[in-house]
Amino acid sequence: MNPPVVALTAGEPAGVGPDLCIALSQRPLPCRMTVLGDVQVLEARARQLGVEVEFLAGESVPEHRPGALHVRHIPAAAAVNAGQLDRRNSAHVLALLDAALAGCMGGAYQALVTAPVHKGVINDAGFPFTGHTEYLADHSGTPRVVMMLAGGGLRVALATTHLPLRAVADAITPALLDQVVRILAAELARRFGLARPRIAVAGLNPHAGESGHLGREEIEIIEPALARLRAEGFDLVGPLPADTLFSRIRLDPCDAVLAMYHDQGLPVLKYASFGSAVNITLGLPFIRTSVDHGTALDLAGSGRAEVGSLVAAIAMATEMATRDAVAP
Ligand SMILES: NC(=O)C1=CN([C@@H]2O[C@H](COP(=O)(O)OP(=O)(O)OC[C@H]3O[C@@H](n4cnc5c(N)ncnc54)[C@H](O)[C@@H]3O)[C@@H](O)[C@H]2O)C=CC1
Ligand SMILES: NCC(=O)COP(=O)(O)O
Repeated sequence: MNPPVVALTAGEPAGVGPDLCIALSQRPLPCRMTVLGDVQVLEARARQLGVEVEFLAGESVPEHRPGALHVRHIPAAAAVNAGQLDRRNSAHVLALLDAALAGCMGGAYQALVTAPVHKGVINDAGFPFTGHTEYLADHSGTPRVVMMLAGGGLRVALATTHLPLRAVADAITPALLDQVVRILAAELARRFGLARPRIAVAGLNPHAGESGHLGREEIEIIEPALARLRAEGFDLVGPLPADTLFSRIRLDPCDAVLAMYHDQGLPVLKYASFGSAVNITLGLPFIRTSVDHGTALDLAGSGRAEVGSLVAAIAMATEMATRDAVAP
């Protein structure tokens, strides 16, 4: 069986995405890989880093070999300087995602791995954009997906993703929790071999609301939603106070944590595993993984960007695609 083809979007061209693509070109990979990006930007970054790369093009993606990089050229709009954002290149960043998404939906690619984008500059350019997660869901016609990061022995999924904190409480509804838990449990079974995963669910408020004295969302929304799901057989623990949930005694018996919002769950996971964790979008009609870090503009072109998280993201995407090929 041929190794699966993974599409890697190079992300924000002024960030570390191109550096990481160059670093990958020097390693063996478990998949065939094509980088969606501007080949001139990649050539320039390779020169800046002092790395020799043979750039390959063409419709079919060959076996990967260290020293070479297959690139699907999608031109940037403006000259790229490492570390300096230019909003004129935001349409290019989105074009990389559009091309990758079309390739995944059409079957040319068996998985998508994304290098980081800069959400702020995309918005500055006039494109509403909160994250890959939401963009890929919208553009593939998927009404609900779940962001989950895995690393350091933890799996942390989020009920809400890129929302201002002020909007989070209103977004936590019984319907949302119902959909998120179903996707999370189904994907843990399908992609991680956990037939009936035990999920620890965090409360929203300090001390999970302290019996209603510190907020009523646990009593009025989260508990009833979990009770209905438990009656169907889902193995759910909580809602638990988020501070004590992230302790070994609570985590060890569980397969995953469901946090209510981005900064409730991700700081813990990143503290445990920054640099080697993987971000997975659950519930898309194709496989998508990503790095655990952002554009690191301070490191672009310096040779100091670590490639560990991207290597882990590619390994996980390849493993998932290989499993899908055997048992779709
Ligand atoms: N998957 C994605 O597209 C993500 C994009 N971002 C975006 O990245 C931008 C910058 O975000 P920040 O919060 O500053 O996070 P960041 O991850 O870019 O930087 C935080 C710190 O980690 C370091 N760092 C990041 N990646 C590294 C690597 N590969 N090797 C060594 N050190 C590394 C940086 O130098 C910096 O000191 C934001 O616009 C944000 O939206 C953030 C997270 C994920
Ligand atoms: N902190 C993780 C993150 O923001 C990743 O977002 P996305 O671009 O993968 O949706």
